[in-house]
Amino acid sequence: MTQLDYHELQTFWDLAGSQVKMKALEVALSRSLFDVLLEPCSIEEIAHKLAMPSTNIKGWLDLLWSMGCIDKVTDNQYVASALAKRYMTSTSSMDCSQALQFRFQTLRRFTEQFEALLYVSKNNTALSSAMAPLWAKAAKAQIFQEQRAVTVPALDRILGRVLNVTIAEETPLHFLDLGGGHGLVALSLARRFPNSTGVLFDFPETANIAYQNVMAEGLEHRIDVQSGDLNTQSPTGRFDLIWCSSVLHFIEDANGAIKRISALLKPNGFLLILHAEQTAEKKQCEGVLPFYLPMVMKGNYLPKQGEIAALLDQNGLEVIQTEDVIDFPMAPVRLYCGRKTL
Ligand SMILES: C[S@@+](CC[C@H](N)C(=O)[O-])C[C@H]1O[C@@H](n2cnc3c(N)ncnc32)[C@H](O)[C@@H]1O
Repeated sequence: MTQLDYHELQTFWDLAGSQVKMKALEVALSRSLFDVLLEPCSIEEIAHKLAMPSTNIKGWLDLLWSMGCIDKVTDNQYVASALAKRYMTSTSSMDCSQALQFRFQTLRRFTEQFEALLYVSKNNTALSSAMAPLWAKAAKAQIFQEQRAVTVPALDRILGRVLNVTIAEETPLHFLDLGGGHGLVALSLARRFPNSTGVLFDFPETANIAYQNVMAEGLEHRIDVQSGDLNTQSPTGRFDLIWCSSVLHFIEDANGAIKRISALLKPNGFLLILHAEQTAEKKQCEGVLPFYLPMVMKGNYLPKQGEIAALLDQNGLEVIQTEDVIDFPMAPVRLYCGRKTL
């Protein structure tokens, strides 16, 4: 039998179908289905545990099975897949349930505003200081989960294998985690470099949360948590390594911020900037725009290809490496590593 090619409209039919998949997963997460399915359960047991009639459960479970979230033990018995056990159960140290639900909700809210935003003639970034309390809430939930499950493993991979420059573990670094959120990146840097000290800088509300996390790990003597608005204030100190991931989107003058951050580097110090950017490549736009367009339409900053490299260069940094990082929260980012040459 000849295998027919997919119809060229299939991509767009799939888009319509993905709404149903999203809802099926969202309900599963909000009802903690994967916690229930840590052990194999029959349809009747699932219905009982979730206090639902068993009528339509099988279809829901089969859809989640087709999406890789559930395995079938028998035709009537299901268990969470290894992937769901890792990322979607409350007892897992990689749990991203809240982070995923947050992504679903925020992108849905954006789709409701999409058309209206096309008619706004000039987009003004919402005053970023007004966002501060929301960031603090995010730092406790989705930033925490994504830093733990995705960003910190990516940081380890970048420092261990991706970066062309090896920084010896015993180096007495002074590092800066700019817009550090929950604080797991700063904590991870402190552990990786046992002789290091560091600064985490964020809005006061978020810095408070990061400080509690640093205290809980007993590292307050090594990590100084500083607070302020990066639009007008800079961290205090001179640094060997600065980590700046997914922060510049929210800064009113990203160029000015890069200038101020670059000035904080010691000679030969490294600035690692990791942000989604918009390139001229169709595939790359497909990966980035669905997630970053909402911010762009509201006036936030999405660097264009090469823009960050040019800014590093203008500020006395030699761009020693650029790299696509595809294992970052939500969408691929581009890593720029600059070294201060002055
Ligand atoms: C998307 S989160 C990224 C967190 C962290 N860098 C990471 O990659 O996991 C953005 C962070 O930047 C912080 N931020 C945004 N605007 C800021 C500003 N004007 N001043 C200080 N921090 C800011 C937020 O509070 C939040 O913690």
